[in-house]
Amino acid sequence: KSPKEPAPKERHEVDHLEKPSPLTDKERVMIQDSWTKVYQNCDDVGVAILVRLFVNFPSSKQYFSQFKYIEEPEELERSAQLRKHAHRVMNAINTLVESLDNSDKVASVLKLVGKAHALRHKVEPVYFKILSGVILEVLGEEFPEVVTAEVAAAWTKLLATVYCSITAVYEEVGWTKISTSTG
Ligand code: HEM
Repeated sequence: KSPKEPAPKERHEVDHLEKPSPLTDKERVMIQDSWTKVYQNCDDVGVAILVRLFVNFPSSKQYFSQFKYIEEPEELERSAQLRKHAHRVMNAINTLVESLDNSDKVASVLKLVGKAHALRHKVEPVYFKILSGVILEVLGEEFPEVVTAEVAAAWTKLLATVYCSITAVYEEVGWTKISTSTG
């Protein structure tokens, strides 16, 4: 190993567009162990993630009728529609994490989520990528002891896999504007 190897840069971006390799057993265990801690605080963490998404990427609010014009973080935090979506996102992640060794289950959850967001909510898929970055950022900040560099790398891989599956579902249902920027 080269002694001059640069320190890994801190990355909060899920920018691999290619499907990553499957999770190793070790990565699965790291994700499941760290998630136990996160999920104990699922309401607070979920709301923190979504508030961060909507504050840092305001265009992502456009899909939410009840708070698309709200800017104050405190007010966003109180929004029932935001809190409900936070809960749903955390529950879906919980199901994925619990089902990491059941690829059929993972595929069926992501298919439902992808279809609903493409067809019903008409959400640009790039927001799933943005949300993945925000999830990594908030988990790293809120659980620094749990989310070590190795654990963060495992989560990055899982979230990249999720994003790839979601975009695949979008293509399947005929979404054509797969864009990689918020425009
Ligand atoms: C891991 C990522 C996500 C998961 C697991 C997730 C999950 C869900 C679920 C379970 C629902 C309710 C069922 C339904 O209406 O289909 C929902 C609704 C919705 N989602 Fe997501 N979602 C995710 C990401 C996003 C993103 C990135 C956006 C947009 C920026 C978004 C926008 C919406 C909207 C607008 C609704 C309807 C809200 C309402 O009717 O109050 N979702 N989501």
